[in-house]
Amino acid sequence: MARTLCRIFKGCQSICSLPLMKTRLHPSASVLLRTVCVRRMLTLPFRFSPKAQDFSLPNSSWGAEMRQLYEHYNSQCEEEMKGEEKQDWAWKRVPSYNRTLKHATGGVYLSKIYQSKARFFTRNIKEPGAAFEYVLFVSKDEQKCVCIFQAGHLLEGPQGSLILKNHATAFFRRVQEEKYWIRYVHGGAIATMIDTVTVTHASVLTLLIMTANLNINYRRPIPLGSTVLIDSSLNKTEGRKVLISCKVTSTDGSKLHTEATALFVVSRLLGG
Ligand SMILES: CCCCC/C=C\C/C=C/C/C=C\C/C=C\CCCC(=O)SCCNC(=O)CCNC(=O)[C@H](O)C(C)(C)COP(=O)(O)OP(=O)(O)OC[C@H]1O[C@@H](n2cnc3c(N)ncnc32)[C@H](O)[C@@H]1OP(=O)(O)O
Repeated sequence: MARTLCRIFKGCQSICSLPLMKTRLHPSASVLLRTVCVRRMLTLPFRFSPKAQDFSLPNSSWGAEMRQLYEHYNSQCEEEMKGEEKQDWAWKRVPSYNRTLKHATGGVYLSKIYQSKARFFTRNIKEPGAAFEYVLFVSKDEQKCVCIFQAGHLLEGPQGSLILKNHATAFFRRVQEEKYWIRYVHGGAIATMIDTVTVTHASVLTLLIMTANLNINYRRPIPLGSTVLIDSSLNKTEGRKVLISCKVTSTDGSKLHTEATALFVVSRLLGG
Protein backbone atom coordinates (compact mmCIF):
# COMPACT_ATOMS: atom_id res chain seq x y z
CA MET A 1 0.00 0.00 0.00
CA ALA A 2 2.75 2.41 1.01
CA ARG A 3 4.58 1.49 -2.20
CA THR A 4 1.50 2.19 -4.29
CA LEU A 5 0.95 5.56 -2.62
CA CYS A 6 4.58 6.34 -3.18
CA ARG A 7 4.19 5.52 -6.92
CA ILE A 8 1.11 7.73 -7.20
CA PHE A 9 3.00 10.53 -5.52
CA LYS A 10 6.02 10.08 -7.78
CA GLY A 11 3.79 9.96 -10.85
CA CYS A 12 2.04 13.17 -9.85
CA GLN A 13 5.38 14.73 -9.05
CA SER A 14 6.83 13.84 -12.45
CA ILE A 15 3.74 15.07 -14.31
CA CYS A 16 3.79 18.32 -12.37
CA SER A 17 7.50 18.79 -12.91
CA LEU A 18 7.53 18.07 -16.64
CA PRO A 19 9.75 20.63 -18.31
CA LEU A 20 6.94 22.59 -19.89
CA MET A 21 8.68 25.88 -19.34
CA LYS A 22 10.94 24.95 -22.23
CA THR A 23 8.04 24.75 -24.65
CA ARG A 24 5.52 27.43 -25.43
CA LEU A 25 2.57 25.61 -23.95
CA HIS A 26 -0.78 27.25 -24.27
CA PRO A 27 -1.95 27.88 -20.65
CA SER A 28 -5.28 26.10 -21.20
CA ALA A 29 -3.50 23.09 -22.77
CA SER A 30 -1.15 22.96 -19.79
CA VAL A 31 -3.99 22.92 -17.27
CA LEU A 32 -5.92 20.33 -19.33
CA LEU A 33 -2.92 18.02 -19.74
CA ARG A 34 -2.04 18.08 -16.07
CA THR A 35 -5.63 17.66 -14.92
CA VAL A 36 -6.24 14.70 -17.23
CA CYS A 37 -2.98 12.94 -16.29
CA VAL A 38 -3.31 13.47 -12.54
CA ARG A 39 -7.01 12.47 -12.55
CA ARG A 40 -6.18 9.28 -14.48
CA MET A 41 -3.54 8.33 -11.98
CA LEU A 42 -5.71 9.04 -8.98
CA THR A 43 -8.69 7.09 -10.31
CA LEU A 44 -6.71 4.00 -11.30
CA PRO A 45 -4.65 2.86 -8.32
CA PHE A 46 -5.90 -0.70 -8.79
CA ARG A 47 -4.12 -0.87 -12.12
CA PHE A 48 -0.64 -0.20 -10.73
CA SER A 49 1.69 -3.10 -11.28
CA PRO A 50 3.67 -4.24 -8.28
CA LYS A 51 6.11 -5.75 -10.77
CA ALA A 52 7.10 -2.74 -12.86
CA GLN A 53 10.53 -3.74 -14.08
CA ASP A 54 13.13 -1.13 -14.80
CA PHE A 55 15.00 -2.59 -17.80
CA SER A 56 17.89 -0.18 -17.50
CA LEU A 57 19.28 -1.90 -14.42
CA PRO A 58 22.11 -4.45 -14.70
CA ASN A 59 21.19 -8.07 -15.38
CA SER A 60 23.09 -11.33 -15.81
CA SER A 61 23.52 -10.82 -19.58
CA TRP A 62 25.60 -7.69 -19.20
CA GLY A 63 29.23 -8.17 -20.18
CA ALA A 64 32.17 -6.77 -18.23
CA GLU A 65 32.44 -3.70 -20.48
CA MET A 66 28.76 -2.84 -20.09
CA ARG A 67 28.95 -3.20 -16.30
CA GLN A 68 32.13 -1.15 -16.04
CA LEU A 69 30.64 1.72 -18.01
CA TYR A 70 27.38 1.50 -16.06
CA GLU A 71 29.32 1.77 -12.79
CA HIS A 72 31.26 4.70 -14.20
CA TYR A 73 28.17 6.78 -15.06
CA ASN A 74 26.07 5.52 -12.19
CA SER A 75 28.69 6.64 -9.69
CA GLN A 76 28.18 10.17 -10.99
CA CYS A 77 24.43 10.06 -10.55
CA GLU A 78 22.35 11.62 -7.85
CA GLU A 79 23.17 10.20 -4.46
CA GLU A 80 20.94 9.50 -1.51
CA MET A 81 20.23 12.22 1.01
CA LYS A 82 23.17 12.31 3.35
CA GLY A 83 22.09 14.07 6.53
CA GLU A 84 20.39 17.30 5.54
CA GLU A 85 22.25 17.72 2.28
CA LYS A 86 21.48 16.15 -1.04
CA GLN A 87 24.62 15.23 -2.96
CA ASP A 88 25.23 16.91 -6.27
CA TRP A 89 25.15 14.85 -9.48
CA ALA A 90 26.52 15.13 -12.97
CA TRP A 91 24.41 12.44 -14.67
CA LYS A 92 20.99 10.93 -14.15
CA ARG A 93 20.02 7.40 -15.16
CA VAL A 94 16.85 7.29 -17.26
CA PRO A 95 14.60 4.46 -16.07
CA SER A 96 13.17 2.29 -18.84
CA TYR A 97 9.98 0.24 -18.87
CA ASN A 98 8.33 -1.98 -21.46
CA ARG A 99 5.24 0.22 -21.64
CA THR A 100 5.87 3.72 -22.87
CA LEU A 101 3.39 5.53 -20.68
CA LYS A 102 5.40 4.44 -17.68
CA HIS A 103 8.16 6.75 -18.92
CA ALA A 104 5.86 9.71 -18.90
CA THR A 105 4.40 8.98 -15.50
CA GLY A 106 7.52 8.02 -13.58
CA GLY A 107 6.73 4.31 -13.39
CA VAL A 108 2.96 4.37 -12.91
CA TYR A 109 1.23 1.53 -14.74
CA LEU A 110 -1.27 3.16 -17.11
CA SER A 111 -1.05 1.59 -20.53
CA LYS A 112 -3.77 -1.02 -19.96
CA ILE A 113 -6.22 1.80 -20.55
CA TYR A 114 -5.12 1.86 -24.18
CA GLN A 115 -3.77 -1.43 -25.43
CA SER A 116 -3.09 -4.23 -23.04
CA LYS A 117 -0.74 -6.02 -25.44
CA ALA A 118 1.31 -3.02 -26.49
CA ARG A 119 4.96 -3.14 -25.55
CA PHE A 120 7.78 -0.69 -26.11
CA PHE A 121 9.70 -1.93 -29.17
CA THR A 122 13.20 -2.08 -27.63
CA ARG A 123 11.99 -3.72 -24.42
CA ASN A 124 9.64 -6.35 -25.77
CA ILE A 125 11.85 -9.43 -25.51
CA LYS A 126 11.88 -11.30 -22.23
CA GLU A 127 15.24 -13.07 -22.53
CA PRO A 128 17.88 -10.79 -21.00
CA GLY A 129 20.64 -9.89 -23.45
CA ALA A 130 18.88 -11.32 -26.52
CA ALA A 131 18.27 -8.02 -28.29
CA PHE A 132 18.50 -4.40 -27.12
CA GLU A 133 20.35 -4.24 -23.82
CA TYR A 134 20.96 -0.62 -22.92
CA VAL A 135 20.97 2.06 -20.27
CA LEU A 136 20.74 5.81 -20.78
CA PHE A 137 22.17 8.62 -18.72
CA VAL A 138 21.36 12.26 -19.16
CA SER A 139 23.75 15.01 -18.08
CA LYS A 140 22.84 17.60 -15.52
CA ASP A 141 22.52 20.46 -17.95
CA GLU A 142 20.53 18.24 -20.38
CA GLN A 143 22.73 19.15 -23.33
CA LYS A 144 24.12 15.63 -23.51
CA CYS A 145 22.86 12.11 -23.23
CA VAL A 146 24.87 8.90 -23.27
CA CYS A 147 23.71 5.34 -23.85
CA ILE A 148 25.63 2.11 -23.20
CA PHE A 149 24.33 -0.43 -25.70
CA GLN A 150 25.03 -4.15 -25.89
CA ALA A 151 23.68 -5.70 -29.08
CA GLY A 152 22.25 -9.20 -28.61
CA HIS A 153 22.07 -12.15 -31.01
CA LEU A 154 18.54 -11.35 -32.24
CA LEU A 155 19.85 -8.17 -33.86
CA GLU A 156 21.93 -9.98 -36.46
CA GLY A 157 22.38 -8.16 -39.71
CA PRO A 158 25.06 -8.66 -42.35
CA GLN A 159 27.85 -11.16 -42.13
CA GLY A 160 31.47 -10.07 -42.34
CA SER A 161 33.67 -10.87 -45.33
CA LEU A 162 36.77 -12.41 -43.80
CA ILE A 163 36.66 -14.83 -46.72
CA LEU A 164 38.09 -12.15 -49.00
CA LYS A 165 41.14 -11.67 -46.83
CA ASN A 166 42.51 -15.20 -46.88
CA HIS A 167 42.38 -17.71 -49.68
CA ALA A 168 44.19 -20.61 -47.99
CA THR A 169 42.18 -23.74 -48.59
CA ALA A 170 42.01 -24.95 -44.99
CA PHE A 171 40.94 -21.52 -43.86
CA PHE A 172 38.38 -21.32 -46.70
CA ARG A 173 36.88 -24.58 -45.52
CA ARG A 174 36.58 -23.35 -41.97
CA VAL A 175 34.99 -20.16 -43.22
CA GLN A 176 32.50 -22.28 -45.10
CA GLU A 177 31.80 -24.14 -41.89
CA GLU A 178 30.87 -20.74 -40.53
CA LYS A 179 33.57 -20.74 -37.87
CA TYR A 180 35.06 -17.50 -39.08
CA TRP A 181 32.11 -15.47 -40.11
CA ILE A 182 31.78 -12.27 -38.17
CA ARG A 183 28.24 -11.17 -37.55
CA TYR A 184 27.34 -7.53 -37.41
CA VAL A 185 24.41 -5.66 -35.98
CA HIS A 186 21.49 -4.93 -38.34
CA GLY A 187 21.41 -1.32 -39.57
CA GLY A 188 17.74 -1.05 -38.67
CA ALA A 189 18.54 -2.04 -35.09
CA ILE A 190 21.22 0.67 -34.96
CA ALA A 191 18.70 3.19 -36.33
CA THR A 192 16.22 2.08 -33.66
CA MET A 193 18.77 2.72 -30.93
CA ILE A 194 19.69 6.11 -32.38
CA ASP A 195 16.00 7.03 -32.50
CA THR A 196 15.52 5.80 -28.93
CA VAL A 197 18.49 7.70 -27.54
CA THR A 198 17.79 10.95 -29.36
CA VAL A 199 14.03 10.86 -28.66
CA THR A 200 14.72 10.25 -24.96
CA HIS A 201 17.16 13.14 -24.98
CA ALA A 202 14.61 15.39 -26.69
CA SER A 203 11.90 14.18 -24.27
CA VAL A 204 13.99 15.37 -21.35
CA LEU A 205 14.03 18.81 -22.94
CA THR A 206 10.40 19.03 -24.00
CA LEU A 207 7.08 17.17 -24.15
CA LEU A 208 5.08 15.34 -26.84
CA ILE A 209 7.53 15.07 -29.69
CA MET A 210 7.71 13.01 -32.86
CA THR A 211 10.75 12.07 -34.88
CA ALA A 212 10.44 14.06 -38.12
CA ASN A 213 13.78 13.24 -39.68
CA LEU A 214 16.57 10.78 -38.96
CA ASN A 215 19.73 11.03 -41.03
CA ILE A 216 22.23 8.21 -40.54
CA ASN A 217 25.70 7.53 -41.87
CA TYR A 218 26.99 4.03 -41.19
CA ARG A 219 30.80 4.24 -41.06
CA ARG A 220 31.92 0.91 -39.55
CA PRO A 221 29.87 -2.19 -38.76
CA ILE A 222 29.20 -3.07 -35.11
CA PRO A 223 30.11 -6.65 -34.18
CA LEU A 224 27.15 -8.54 -32.78
CA GLY A 225 27.42 -8.99 -29.02
CA SER A 226 29.74 -6.03 -28.56
CA THR A 227 29.12 -2.99 -26.38
CA VAL A 228 29.14 0.51 -27.84
CA LEU A 229 28.54 4.04 -26.64
CA ILE A 230 25.83 6.21 -28.16
CA ASP A 231 26.41 9.88 -27.45
CA SER A 232 23.83 12.48 -28.28
CA SER A 233 24.19 16.26 -28.06
CA LEU A 234 21.67 19.01 -28.47
CA ASN A 235 22.44 21.04 -31.60
CA LYS A 236 19.71 23.62 -31.35
CA THR A 237 16.05 24.25 -30.66
CA GLU A 238 14.14 26.43 -33.11
CA GLY A 239 10.50 27.07 -32.42
CA ARG A 240 8.88 23.64 -32.30
CA LYS A 241 11.97 21.94 -33.72
CA VAL A 242 14.63 20.17 -31.67
CA LEU A 243 17.82 19.14 -33.49
CA ILE A 244 20.04 16.51 -31.96
CA SER A 245 23.22 14.90 -33.24
CA CYS A 246 24.42 11.49 -32.30
CA LYS A 247 27.52 9.29 -32.55
CA VAL A 248 27.93 5.58 -32.03
CA THR A 249 31.51 4.69 -31.06
CA SER A 250 33.50 1.90 -29.50
CA THR A 251 33.52 2.13 -25.70
CA ASP A 252 36.96 3.77 -25.66
CA GLY A 253 35.81 6.25 -28.30
CA SER A 254 38.55 5.24 -30.77
CA LYS A 255 36.25 3.79 -33.48
CA LEU A 256 33.38 5.68 -35.04
CA HIS A 257 30.65 3.24 -36.05
CA THR A 258 27.74 5.51 -36.93
CA GLU A 259 26.83 9.17 -36.90
CA ALA A 260 23.40 10.70 -37.20
CA THR A 261 21.30 13.79 -36.86
CA ALA A 262 17.71 13.75 -35.72
CA LEU A 263 14.96 16.33 -35.97
CA PHE A 264 12.05 16.25 -33.55
CA VAL A 265 8.92 18.34 -33.83
CA VAL A 266 6.94 19.27 -30.75
CA SER A 267 3.20 18.62 -31.03
CA ARG A 268 1.09 21.58 -32.13
CA LEU A 269 -0.81 21.25 -28.84
CA LEU A 270 2.29 22.49 -27.04
CA GLY A 271 3.97 24.60 -29.65
CA GLY A 272 1.06 26.78 -30.73
C1 LIG B 1 16.04 11.79 -15.98
C2 LIG B 1 14.65 11.97 -16.37
C3 LIG B 1 14.43 11.49 -17.74
C4 LIG B 1 12.98 11.64 -18.14
C5 LIG B 1 12.80 11.04 -19.50
C6 LIG B 1 11.45 11.24 -19.95
C7 LIG B 1 10.98 10.58 -20.93
C8 LIG B 1 11.79 9.59 -21.66
C9 LIG B 1 10.95 8.88 -22.52
C10 LIG B 1 11.42 8.42 -23.64
C11 LIG B 1 10.61 8.31 -24.77
C12 LIG B 1 9.62 7.23 -24.66
C13 LIG B 1 9.03 6.75 -25.66
C14 LIG B 1 9.33 7.15 -27.03
C15 LIG B 1 8.57 6.39 -27.99
C16 LIG B 1 9.01 6.11 -29.18
C17 LIG B 1 10.34 6.50 -29.64
C18 LIG B 1 10.47 6.54 -31.10
C19 LIG B 1 10.06 7.88 -31.72
C20 LIG B 1 9.45 7.66 -33.01
O1 LIG B 1 9.79 6.74 -33.65
S1 LIG B 1 8.20 8.69 -33.55
C21 LIG B 1 7.46 7.79 -34.88
C22 LIG B 1 7.99 8.16 -36.22
N1 LIG B 1 7.60 9.50 -36.57
C23 LIG B 1 6.40 9.78 -37.09
O2 LIG B 1 5.57 8.94 -37.30
C24 LIG B 1 6.16 11.24 -37.43
C25 LIG B 1 5.18 11.42 -38.57
N2 LIG B 1 5.12 12.83 -38.92
C26 LIG B 1 4.31 13.69 -38.29
O3 LIG B 1 3.50 13.30 -37.46
C27 LIG B 1 4.42 15.12 -38.63
O4 LIG B 1 4.99 15.28 -39.89
C28 LIG B 1 5.25 15.93 -37.60
C29 LIG B 1 4.57 15.85 -36.24
C30 LIG B 1 6.69 15.39 -37.51
C31 LIG B 1 5.30 17.40 -38.04
O5 LIG B 1 4.01 17.80 -38.42
P1 LIG B 1 3.37 19.17 -37.93
O6 LIG B 1 2.17 19.41 -38.77
O7 LIG B 1 3.23 19.19 -36.47
O8 LIG B 1 4.50 20.22 -38.25
P2 LIG B 1 4.94 20.84 -39.67
O9 LIG B 1 4.80 19.85 -40.78
O10 LIG B 1 4.30 22.16 -39.83
O11 LIG B 1 6.52 21.05 -39.43
C32 LIG B 1 6.99 21.90 -38.39
C33 LIG B 1 8.39 22.31 -38.75
O12 LIG B 1 9.22 21.14 -38.86
C34 LIG B 1 9.75 21.03 -40.20
N3 LIG B 1 9.72 19.64 -40.61
C35 LIG B 1 8.74 18.75 -40.43
N4 LIG B 1 9.08 17.57 -40.91
C36 LIG B 1 10.34 17.70 -41.39
C37 LIG B 1 11.24 16.81 -42.01
N5 LIG B 1 10.93 15.55 -42.21
N6 LIG B 1 12.43 17.27 -42.37
C38 LIG B 1 12.78 18.56 -42.16
N7 LIG B 1 11.96 19.46 -41.56
C39 LIG B 1 10.77 19.04 -41.20
C40 LIG B 1 8.81 21.87 -41.06
O13 LIG B 1 9.46 22.33 -42.23
C41 LIG B 1 8.47 22.99 -40.12
O14 LIG B 1 9.58 23.87 -40.05
P3 LIG B 1 9.35 25.49 -40.02
O15 LIG B 1 8.52 25.76 -38.77
O16 LIG B 1 10.74 26.05 -39.90
O17 LIG B 1 8.65 25.82 -41.27
